[in-house]
Amino acid sequence: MVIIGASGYAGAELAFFLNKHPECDLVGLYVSANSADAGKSLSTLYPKFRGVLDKEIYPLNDIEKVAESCDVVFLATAHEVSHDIAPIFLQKGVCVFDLSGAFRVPSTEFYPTYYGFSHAYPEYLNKAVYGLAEFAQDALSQASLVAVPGCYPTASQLALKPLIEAGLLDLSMKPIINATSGVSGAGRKAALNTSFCEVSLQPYGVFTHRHQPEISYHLGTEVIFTPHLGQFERGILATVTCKVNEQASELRFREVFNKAYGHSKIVRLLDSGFPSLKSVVGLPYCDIGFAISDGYAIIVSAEDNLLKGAASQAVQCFNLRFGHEETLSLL
Ligand SMILES: NC(=O)C1=CN([C@@H]2O[C@H](COP(=O)(O)OP(=O)(O)OC[C@H]3O[C@@H](n4cnc5c(N)ncnc54)[C@H](OP(=O)(O)O)[C@@H]3O)[C@@H](O)[C@H]2O)C=CC1
Ligand SMILES: CC(=O)N[C@@H](CCC(=O)OP(=O)(O)O)C(=O)O
Repeated sequence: MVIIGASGYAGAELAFFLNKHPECDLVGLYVSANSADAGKSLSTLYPKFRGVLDKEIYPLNDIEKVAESCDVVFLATAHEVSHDIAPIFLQKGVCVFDLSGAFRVPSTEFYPTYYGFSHAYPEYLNKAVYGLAEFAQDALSQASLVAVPGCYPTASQLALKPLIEAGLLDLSMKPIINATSGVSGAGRKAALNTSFCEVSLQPYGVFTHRHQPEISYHLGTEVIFTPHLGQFERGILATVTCKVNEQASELRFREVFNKAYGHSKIVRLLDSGFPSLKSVVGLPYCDIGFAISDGYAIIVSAEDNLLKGAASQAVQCFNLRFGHEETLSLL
């Protein structure tokens, strides 16, 4: 098994889980061919891994050779990079877990508009399994390419999907999702607009963020999604406002959420009140709380963007794909 993009924020978290996974043999950590980090150990970049993950990071010079050296690859790379290299691994029979958005929405038209590139692999787009783990267990068991959902889409869909499927929402009003992410959501590369002194709680991508159509497509209903960037390192808190129909009640909501997540060790429904980031940061959970009043519901979900929003969800998908206990190495 190898990780491409192992020096990045999501890749390093993945490396931590896969390195201690009893069913994994993590043989290679890779970065781009000309990366300044090639040749360093992961623990040099992330001192918290000292003595735990001292493995060297290699430059990805010969992708074909790397593809021949493994049976599973995790791509923790930018969308364009995953788009270009996933097919090379797939053609060699390697099972691909892609953390990027390159294979999440099976429509080639979506990519030029929301990702700024034309998609060259419609056959893989159609084959990819969307790895929202709690809802994809059967499909994952046969998957050769898993498109792990984005961080905002995971928090948003876990809050809404059971309620929509149970018919408890009045979708004549689009669900409205306001979500705030920590700065690690933007990745490790230095950029002025994500540097500490520049970030100040603010919405961005209003009406245009690529996660709006990703969420709408996979929920099967339109939503309004507004992301915000907050001045903290990790975590996403999504507050979802929606109109409910006559069958909705606190009891019905609880029944529906318990049916969806009662068996899950990862998605935790709160008995009362609302989740906060401090209960999920550094952990693979998504916590959910809700309230209903006067025909409307507010559902709040919280997760670590780098874990349930990326790396730990990818490992959950890997476990389900290969028949391991879903939370192996995560809890
Ligand atoms: N951060 C988050 O909260 C989330 C991220 N994601 C997705 O996960 C992916 C990774 O995100 P994140 O960890 O934040 O990104 P980072 O920018 O932190 O890391 C990107 C990694 O990819 C490497 N890389 C860049 N170009 C190449 C290349 N051509 N070949 C091989 N490796 C390359 C980088 O190293 P180097 O440049 O030195 O080569 C680095 O290791 C992205 O697609 C992102 O959208 C998904 C959900 C949440
Ligand atoms: C804070 C921040 O910048 N967040 C990222 C989303 C990170 C994520 O979910 O990744 P995907 O791009 O893989 O979907 C953004 O809004 O672009």
